[in-house]
Amino acid sequence: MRRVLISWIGQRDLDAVGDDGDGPVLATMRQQQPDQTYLLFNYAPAKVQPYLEWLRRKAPALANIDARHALLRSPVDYTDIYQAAEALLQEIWGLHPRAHRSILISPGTPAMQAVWILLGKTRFPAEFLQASPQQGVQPVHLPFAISAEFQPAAAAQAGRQLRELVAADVPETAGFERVVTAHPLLQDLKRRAAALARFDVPVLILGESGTGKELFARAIHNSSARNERPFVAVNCGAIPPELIDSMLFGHAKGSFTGALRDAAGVFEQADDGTLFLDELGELSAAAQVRLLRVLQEGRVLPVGANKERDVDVRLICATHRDLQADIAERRFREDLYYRVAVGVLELPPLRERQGDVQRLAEHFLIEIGEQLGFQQTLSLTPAARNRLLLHAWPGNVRELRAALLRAALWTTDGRIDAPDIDGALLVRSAASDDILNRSLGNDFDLDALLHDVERHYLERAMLAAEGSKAKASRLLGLGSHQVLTTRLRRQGLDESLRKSSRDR
Ligand SMILES: Nc1ncnc2c1ncn2[C@@H]1O[C@H](COP(=O)(O)OP(=O)(O)OP(=O)(O)O)[C@@H](O)[C@H]1O
Repeated sequence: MRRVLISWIGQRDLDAVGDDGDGPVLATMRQQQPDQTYLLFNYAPAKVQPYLEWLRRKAPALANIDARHALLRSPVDYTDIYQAAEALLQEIWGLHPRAHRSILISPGTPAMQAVWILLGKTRFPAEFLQASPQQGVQPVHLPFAISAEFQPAAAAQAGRQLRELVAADVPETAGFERVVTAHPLLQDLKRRAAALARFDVPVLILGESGTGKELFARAIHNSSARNERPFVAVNCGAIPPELIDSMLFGHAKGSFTGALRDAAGVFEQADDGTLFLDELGELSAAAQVRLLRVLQEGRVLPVGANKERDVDVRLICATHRDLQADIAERRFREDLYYRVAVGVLELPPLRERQGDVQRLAEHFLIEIGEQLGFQQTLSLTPAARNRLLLHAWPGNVRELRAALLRAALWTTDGRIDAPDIDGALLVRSAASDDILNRSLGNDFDLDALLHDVERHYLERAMLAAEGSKAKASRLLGLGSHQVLTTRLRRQGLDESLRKSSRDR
């Protein structure tokens, strides 16, 4: 088997010229006898040239050396180091797909070592070596896996594009063309939202987390007459109750400890533009009253100020809560509801949008492939596609995109297979083990829990089987589709599933 050795050139290597010692790279070459050695360096080429000549003289039998200058902003710049190392490994893996590949991690800065470990434990599996005058050359055992869960976080340290990709939620310029869907209901919602965008009315967007509420809100703003003015998004659920007033309406200098200067609230920041209040249902009763007043009067009174200010904002609100139920239980004000819910868009969860997992996956694979700089187009094996179709996507489109990103980081040849998807979904399945860890006592209801579990799997199977009971029974391991029918009826699902497949 061909042996390939990979390393940075470090100061101890350069210092070895004219010394008695070999330096880490030469010592490792002597011990490993590689057929080909790839070296990266960030010193000036003139400084490295004498070293390379010395190296070739010292080990003529191993002189198959490919040394590359990596232009780094600094030897501790993770982005540049990651890009240089990743490009080299990608090329080596293409050139020597079956070689025994070792990475010598000793030379270079800690940042360089970290990047070798990150890449060598994930996309480019390799043996790690270290070399020191005291211990000689030794393999390094790193007895842990960088699991899918940690990978995007670790990789985000390096590579601006990758960082943006992991973090990117809704692009500022998003229009309706960014809303990707194959489902007639969502296509219709896009048309209705585009029509609403032309009128200056408040819009309420309902839907589970990750279904695209903010994407719709941005698209409405960007296609409205206010598109040259600010779009300000606020997550009401994330603001501590004691700060909500000052966040929404602003405050005057000295109005509370820490109010060092006058500050505009989001209503003023969004003046003439659009204010997106996400998680509206989380607002406290007191905050709801004050919000209602502002909407009625078109004026805000900053905390501690004595003069109101006029504001002209278009309000788009969103929530994953059932506001009608909250109104019935007096958790949400009915008068506020009618103020904000002039245009209402209800985004269905991904599991109910037949065809969308496939359509969105194709879209995200192109986007991720381009942004991560994959040479070849990312693709899914049939088994991987099946895994995606069988998953329930409780985190909706956001979860799908994140899972594909994790799976893409895993592949070496651009083909995403079922185990890559399983790895990328690990985080979620660990979280859903929660069902086994409910606290017993007071509210615990075993029958209700089992009922929910059964319902969850019946719905998933029927969706995955596209309404075919025979196929769904096989997926569920039920003996016959009559057994399935009985269970569907007991759950009150038979009619609703039949109806939704007729609607499609
Ligand atoms: N139909 C779609 N086409 C393309 N991208 C989508 C679609 N729906 C959602 N996304 C993407 O999925 C991610 C989550 O969407 P978004 O933030 O709009 O969801 P949300 O409903 O506002 O979530 P939350 O309630 O958690 O704030 C974003 O990156 C968004 O761009």
